Amino acid sequence: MSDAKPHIYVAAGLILRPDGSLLLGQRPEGKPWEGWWELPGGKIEPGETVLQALARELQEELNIQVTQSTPWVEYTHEYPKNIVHLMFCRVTGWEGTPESAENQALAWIHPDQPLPVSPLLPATEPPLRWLRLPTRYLLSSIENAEGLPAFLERLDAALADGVRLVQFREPAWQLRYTQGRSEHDASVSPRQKIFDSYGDLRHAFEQVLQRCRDHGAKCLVNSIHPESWWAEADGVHLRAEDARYLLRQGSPRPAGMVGVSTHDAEEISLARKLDADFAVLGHVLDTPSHPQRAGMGWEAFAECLRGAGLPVFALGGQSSDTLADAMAHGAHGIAGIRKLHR
Ligand SMILES: Nc1nc2c([nH]c(=O)n2[C@H]2C[C@H](O)[C@@H](COP(=O)(O)OP(=O)(O)OP(=O)(O)O)O2)c(=O)[nH]1
Repeated sequence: MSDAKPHIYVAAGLILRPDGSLLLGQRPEGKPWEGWWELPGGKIEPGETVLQALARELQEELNIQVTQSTPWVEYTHEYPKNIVHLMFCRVTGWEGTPESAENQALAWIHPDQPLPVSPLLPATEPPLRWLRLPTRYLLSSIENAEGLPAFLERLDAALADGVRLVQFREPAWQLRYTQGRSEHDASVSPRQKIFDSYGDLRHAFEQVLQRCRDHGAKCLVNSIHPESWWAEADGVHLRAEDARYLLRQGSPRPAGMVGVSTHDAEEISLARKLDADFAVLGHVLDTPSHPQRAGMGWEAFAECLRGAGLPVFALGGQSSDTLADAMAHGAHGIAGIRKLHR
């Protein structure tokens, strides 16, 4: 990124109606990028917080008073003449009806449908894509064949409640399976056995995948499991060490959707370099699944998200009760093995 170019800091609002529609504005005559479509917002003035700048801009541009907004993703884009740091924020409450106060055209669009307006500013495309990502991410915790019926019941309840993103993640089971097989048959390499094996673990994976398919939910496979399974599902969820390994090898980004587990800002930057769809950061709160490790807390979580450049889920001690807290601290949503549904 060039050091000679000026840096500008911008607050941009994703003004969202309850039906999921989103407001775009067209840059008026006389401004740089005149005629291009963007999210309402503008430059942050000295002494202003991001949310203050956003509220002022939306008052000036649309004549609305923001009553509910949360920071979301900080994203940097290099243009030919400058480097823009966009602080995208979700705006879910306002008073008044948005109107064109600066002679700009306005359009309510649906992020999951083809755009009815163009062209869109280059840095405004990623947030429209991120909006399609569900805000609850359920991680499996089956442990063994006996645990499958109870987990499938929990999965059914979550899917019925609208959870649309699931990760198949059974590290202890995968390890036991690999070790068990290698003990009995020394003629085949343990690695080969992982990739060829079909047993209880495979059955559990198929059951989870089928249920996700039935509900139109996406299913990602943790990178501890065979690579051939990633492609059968909707993509992979990489452990941080696997993300680091892929980058070191110069490997191409895995196909399909890509999530990355992270524990700090440096690991979030790995996810961004890999062009992942999202990262998961934890542990935020104390959690029974990691009793020996204290949670980082919401302030440290928010700090790690500075300049993240992609949506980040909060992990650790999360439930439907913490979703609002998570979003207030910049999370895209929450991830966990416990109850993410009501
Ligand atoms: N508001 C907004 N700006 C965006 C988006 N995407 C994007 O690249 N930008 C860039 C374009 C501009 O270089 C910069 C915003 O600056 P601006 O000129 O609109 O700011 P402003 O409203 O304070 O305008 P000004 O009167 O100070 O010139 O951010 C977006 O979605 N919304």
